[in-house]
Amino acid sequence: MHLYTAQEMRDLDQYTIQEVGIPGVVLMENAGRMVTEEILRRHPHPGRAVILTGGGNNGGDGFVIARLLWGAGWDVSVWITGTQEKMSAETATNYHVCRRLQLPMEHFTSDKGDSLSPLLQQADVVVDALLGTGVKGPLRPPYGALIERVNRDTKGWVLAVDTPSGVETDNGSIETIAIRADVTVSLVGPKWCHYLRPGAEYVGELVIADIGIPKEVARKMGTSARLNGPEEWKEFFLPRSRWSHKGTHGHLLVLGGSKGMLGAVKMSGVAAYRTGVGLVTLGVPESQLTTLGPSITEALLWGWPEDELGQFGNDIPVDWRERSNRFKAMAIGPGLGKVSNGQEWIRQLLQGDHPIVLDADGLNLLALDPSLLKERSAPTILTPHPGEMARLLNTSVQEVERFRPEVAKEWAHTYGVTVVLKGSHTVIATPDGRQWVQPKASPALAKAGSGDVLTGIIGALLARGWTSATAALAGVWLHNSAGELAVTSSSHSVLATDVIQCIGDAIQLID
Ligand SMILES: NC(=O)C1=CN([C@@H]2O[C@H](COP(=O)(O)OP(=O)(O)OC[C@H]3O[C@@H](n4cnc5c(N)ncnc54)[C@H](O)[C@@H]3O)[C@@H](O)[C@H]2O)[C@@H](O)CC1
Ligand SMILES: [K+]
Repeated sequence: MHLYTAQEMRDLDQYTIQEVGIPGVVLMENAGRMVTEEILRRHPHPGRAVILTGGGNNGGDGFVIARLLWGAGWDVSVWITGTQEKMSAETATNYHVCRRLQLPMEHFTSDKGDSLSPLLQQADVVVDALLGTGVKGPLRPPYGALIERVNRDTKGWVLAVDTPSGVETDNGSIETIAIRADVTVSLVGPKWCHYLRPGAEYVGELVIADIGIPKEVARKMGTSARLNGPEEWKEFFLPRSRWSHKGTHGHLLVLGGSKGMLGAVKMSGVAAYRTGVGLVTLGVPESQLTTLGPSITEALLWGWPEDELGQFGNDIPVDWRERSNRFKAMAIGPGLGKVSNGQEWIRQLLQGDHPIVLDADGLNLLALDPSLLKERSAPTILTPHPGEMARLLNTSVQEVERFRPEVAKEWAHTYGVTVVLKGSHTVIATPDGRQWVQPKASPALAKAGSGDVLTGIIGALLARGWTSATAALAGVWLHNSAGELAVTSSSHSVLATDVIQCIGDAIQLID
């Protein structure tokens, strides 16, 4: 599914009106009707609605909603912000219709706040049709005062048309204040701000409304970003052939599991098996083999050179070259810990042509010299959380969080890698400039071990021969779905190992 910026939305809108010939007033009618249907679905009996309209086309949608609710027997009260002279032709048309029908309408000014408050308190629904994708810069008066009152006095629920007013469409920032919506009905498709904080926290439940722009037209116009879902990659998830054998499904080497962190490498390995890989080898510091061995049945184990502290390092195994071609892909990082002579260690591993997924301490080693990535031609996926991304960029977590899409895109492009920037919502960026957002974010995944599971899933898909883009996308989706399925009682109680158990059920959900 397409994910829109304000400009992409405007371009599609203009193209549909000017080139396809569907009049703007028809699109506005459709938008208003879809939002009204959503209100009536939630509140089928006539109730009380306060409709707040701004001076742009978002406000125009509000006039349509007012008329339709009024027609359905609702008690409506329309509060107008913005002047009639500046209304677009479509908005003015709908404003005049409301006038002729003698709907109760008032112009909101700060001194009228006290007359609005009782209406907000009595309303079953408050419709925010103040500002949509056309908002620019800090809110001008009286929007701030109005929004403050809505957030304070509303007792029923608030529905935002397209975006909660006060939220910047492209980056989710809020300069002053924003409407706290219970439901946001986004027209045509989702917008970036629905997934970027702080704006995303004001969206409530997100509903997408089709306003009659032909799908072919939307596809032709396209967007630079999309939402992650099975339709992006499911064609690669082929049924397991009865003629296949373990070698058909790839061999993954997972490097990690230093002293005290063996659980991490084990979880990655089991998650990889659950994702369908044929064979997993766990490479751990030599002294850890005796501890790890009895606790995992299916994986092959390989003891790696270690220093006097029992950490990886100093060198990679002498028979690395000869053994490395058995593996189809590598996952480096789960429970890796510190690596002595780490920069040289990671350099040698990155030099090869294995597809690699790097996580956790693997990323911290990479942070010593990220330019190593530029010499690689094989697929590479980085799965940093914001803290690891900040370390790679030598910046703060706050900066990373503020510019999530930009950071992921820039890194993917500069270093020719696929970046999976974790967090709500995970952003995936590929070297060719494409981006995806993971629309669902299971809170059950916010727990130790969760990243190791994701690394294992992605590693498995790389070992099965998937491209880095498809492996990252499918991996993130399967991980989240397994996280959701793992919640049998409370999302507080889910363990990373529960998530692993649910990978098979998540695969079953791919339609
Ligand atoms: N994209 C589409 O295909 C369609 C879009 N429609 C609606 O049109 C909206 C976009 O319409 P517009 O482009 O007219 O934009 P908006 O209605 O979102 O905002 C423009 C209005 O807000 C004012 N404004 C902008 N920044 C402000 C600020 N910081 N403080 C105070 N006032 C500010 C402008 O002066 C103008 O009056 C969408 O969000 C959607 O609701 C629908 O009518 C149907 C079709
Ligand atoms: K709005």
